[in-house]
Amino acid sequence: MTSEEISGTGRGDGVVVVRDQAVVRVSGLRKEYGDTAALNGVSLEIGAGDAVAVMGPSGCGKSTLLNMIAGLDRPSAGSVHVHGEDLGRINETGLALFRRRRIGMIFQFFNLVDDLPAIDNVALAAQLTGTPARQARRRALELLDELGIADRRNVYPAALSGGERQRVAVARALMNRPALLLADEPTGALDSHAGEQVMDLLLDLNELGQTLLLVTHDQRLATRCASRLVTMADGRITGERTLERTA
Ligand SMILES: Nc1ncnc2c1ncn2[C@@H]1O[C@H](COP(=O)(O)OP(=O)(O)OP(=O)(O)O)[C@@H](O)[C@H]1O
Repeated sequence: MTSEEISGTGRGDGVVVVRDQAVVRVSGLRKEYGDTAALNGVSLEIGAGDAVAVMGPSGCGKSTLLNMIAGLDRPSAGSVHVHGEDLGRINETGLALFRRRRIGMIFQFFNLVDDLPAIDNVALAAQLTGTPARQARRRALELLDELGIADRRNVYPAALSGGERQRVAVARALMNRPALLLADEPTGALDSHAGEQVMDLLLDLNELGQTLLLVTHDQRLATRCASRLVTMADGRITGERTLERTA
C-alpha cells in the first residue's frame, strides 16, 4: 500500500492528508443521557497523521466521544469539527454522507453484513457513495490483497476467523480513503496472535499517513499503535501524553 493511496490523492475530490493540519477539533463537548453526563466538557484536537489512543475506565465516555466525532450521535453542547466541517451544522442526510465519505470505523465485533461475502462487504462501502459496482469491487479486491486476504474474498463472515473478519472490516473502513479512521476496541474480540496482526496493520496505516483515533482498554494496543495517549474519567479528559511506540 502506498502513502498516496492512504492519503487519498487518487480519489479525485481534492482530499489529501497533510500532516499537522487538524483533522478533528472537539470543543467543550457535553453529552447527557437523562441524568447521566456521558461527556462533561471535552476538548481535543487531532492533527493529520496523528495516532491517538483514548483510555479510561468503563463508562467514562470513550465510545460516546468516538460516536460524536463519527457524527453517529449529536452532542448536548459544544462542537465537533472534522476536516473543517462543523458537524452541528449538517443535517441527518448530510451526516450520513459525511460518515460514508470521511470516516472509516472499525468495531470490536466487526459489524460485517452476514449474508455478503468478504469482497462485497468491502465494496458496499463505496457503492453506498455512488461508486459503480464493478469499480467498487476492483478497489475492494486491491484492498483485500494489500491486507493479505484476497484469497478469502468469496468467503462469508461466518466462515472467516476473527482476525480475517477484522481485516475485512479494515478494508471496508479504508474503501473511501477516509480522513479519519476510528477504532473502538479493534482487538477486543481477537486472540493474541490475531490482535497482534491487527495492531501491525493499524501501525502500518498510520505510518503511511492515516489519521487514527482508537478507544481501548488494551495498554499494549495503545502503546504499540498510538503516538498520543488521552486518558478520560467521568466524562472528562484527565491526562494526555505522547507515547514512545513499543516494537
Ligand atoms: N445511548 C445511551 N443511553 C443512555 N446512556 C448511555 C448511552 N450511551 C452511553 N450511555 C452512558 O454514558 C456513559 C458513558 O458511556 P460510554 O459507552 O461512552 O463509556 P465507555 O468509556 O466507552 O465504556 P466502555 O469502556 O465500557 O465501553 C455511561 O454511563 C453509559 O451508561
